[in-house]
Amino acid sequence: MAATSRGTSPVPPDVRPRLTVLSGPSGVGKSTVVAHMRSVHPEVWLSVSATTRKPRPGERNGVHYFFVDDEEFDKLIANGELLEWAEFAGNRYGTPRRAVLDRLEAGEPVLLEIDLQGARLVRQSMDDARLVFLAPPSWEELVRRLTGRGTEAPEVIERRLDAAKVELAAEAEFDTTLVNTSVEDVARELLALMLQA
Ligand SMILES: Nc1nc2c(ncn2[C@@H]2O[C@H](COP(=O)(O)OP(=O)(O)O)[C@@H](O)[C@H]2O)c(=O)[nH]1
Ligand SMILES: Nc1ncnc2c1ncn2[C@@H]1O[C@H](COP(=O)(O)OP(=O)(O)O)[C@@H](O)[C@H]1O
Repeated sequence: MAATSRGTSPVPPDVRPRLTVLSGPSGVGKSTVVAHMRSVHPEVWLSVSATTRKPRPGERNGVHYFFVDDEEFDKLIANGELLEWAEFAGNRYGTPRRAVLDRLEAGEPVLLEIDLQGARLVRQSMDDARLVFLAPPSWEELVRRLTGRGTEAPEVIERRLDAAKVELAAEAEFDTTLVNTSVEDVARELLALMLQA
């Protein structure tokens, strides 16, 4: 088969990687959808990001995130260990590069759950990444979910809702939108997209 150009992608041209990016406003249900998909299909690989955010109750280091301090995050950037990173609502988040590239080189589907800025960066460097936007059924429902989760202080919720307005306005930049009405339905649709050639 003829090799195709992948622009600046670090992936060798003879590999057909399938990278799916899931983005959407805070509180829309990204983590819930991904957790459900993985409970049904534990073989699906999800990148674990590094973050300077403090763990929420129940979050485990190396499972939900690699929780690092500012100095460690600076080092990850300086050493080129992040595929992309962004600041979101006062904390930094980044995707460890090596693990993602290893999976892609092995031809396995890879899922990143990252913010809009990260999705844009991935689009620039990996031209066949599939960008999926998770949308709330309504603005009121988004506010209800984010507030109802009960994990953020009111001022943090305000910051996240401000960011949500920007994220919702960028929906058209994505390849596909899934509306998170039913977690089970969305998880099924997301997996189907990930497995599409
Ligand atoms: N760019 C980027 N964004 C990330 C990464 N990991 C998580 N995020 C995003 O950072 C935002 C905040 O994440 P988090 O604090 O866990 O809150 P939650 O997603 O609302 O539960 C969300 O939009 C995540 O998708 C990453 O590695 N890179
Ligand atoms: N389809 C849904 N219907 C009702 N509530 C939902 C749905 N999906 C997620 N939630 C709830 O919304 C809140 C935010 O979900 P979460 O997965 O933490 O969002 P995100 O990861 O996008 O910030 C949680 O309390 C979760 O239980």
